[in-house]
Amino acid sequence: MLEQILETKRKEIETIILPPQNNVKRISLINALKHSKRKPALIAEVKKASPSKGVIRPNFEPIAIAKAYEEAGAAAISVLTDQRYFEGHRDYLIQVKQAVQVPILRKDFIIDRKQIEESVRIGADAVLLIGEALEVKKLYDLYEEAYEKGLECLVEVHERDTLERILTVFTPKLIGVNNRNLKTFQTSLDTTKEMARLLPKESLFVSESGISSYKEIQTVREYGADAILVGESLMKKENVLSAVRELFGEVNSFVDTP
Ligand SMILES: O=P(O)(O)OC[C@@H](O)[C@@H](O)c1c[nH]c2ccccc12
Repeated sequence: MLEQILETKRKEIETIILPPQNNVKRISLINALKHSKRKPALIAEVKKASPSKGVIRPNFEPIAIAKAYEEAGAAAISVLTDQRYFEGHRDYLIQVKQAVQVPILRKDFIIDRKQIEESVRIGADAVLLIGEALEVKKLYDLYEEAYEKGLECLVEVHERDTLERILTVFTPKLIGVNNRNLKTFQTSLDTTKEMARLLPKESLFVSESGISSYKEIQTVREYGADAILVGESLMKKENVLSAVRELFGEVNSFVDTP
């Protein structure tokens, strides 16, 4: 699946027309995660569909969703911009960035410098770089390019090998462990557990995907996650504001009175 997505991306890159620079104030994702009141900090994702689940949220209003996430105390918002597989759009990111004060992560398959420039122009604060999608040298190149242009990077890994290869070249400031295997789409929090002990202690650590309950939040927190990235389980709920509070164990839908 990942290979197929990357193949589509390679073709798309040539067709990208760079939009004009959107006037924005850039905010640090890393700072926002570090100073979050919620622990672990929440990166809440704006995602209409995914290759594994199809359409998750038919009634998709990115601005309203983002505002609700912000109100619910999300430290940052992740916006899917891939059109083909996730029904996202770069315009959603432009709109969301203008509607909230928290930093925005561009969630896409970045494989070329042109996409970094595009991310700068649409107003992203950070971009995702996927370890399994890039050779280490290329990944480092894009990482440097992003930082030079004022963007931070979330470096995502799923496999131990990938992480080890990256760490021989550089230490990303922000590392995401994807609990989802992009080949099989299965998620397991054991991935977070196993990768945690290999992570450099100076890197901030995000556990990504497959988190849908308060118990799971506590589990990944015990494993050492500083932040979590959650999409589907929030997107499935009509009211995302209360969905966030429920996820963090703050509201009981039913309280049994004796
Ligand atoms: O919807 P979930 O299971 O809560 O996962 C969110 C996020 O981690 C997931 O969307 C994701 C993680 N890495 C990616 C890379 C590309 C696209 C999407 C992703």
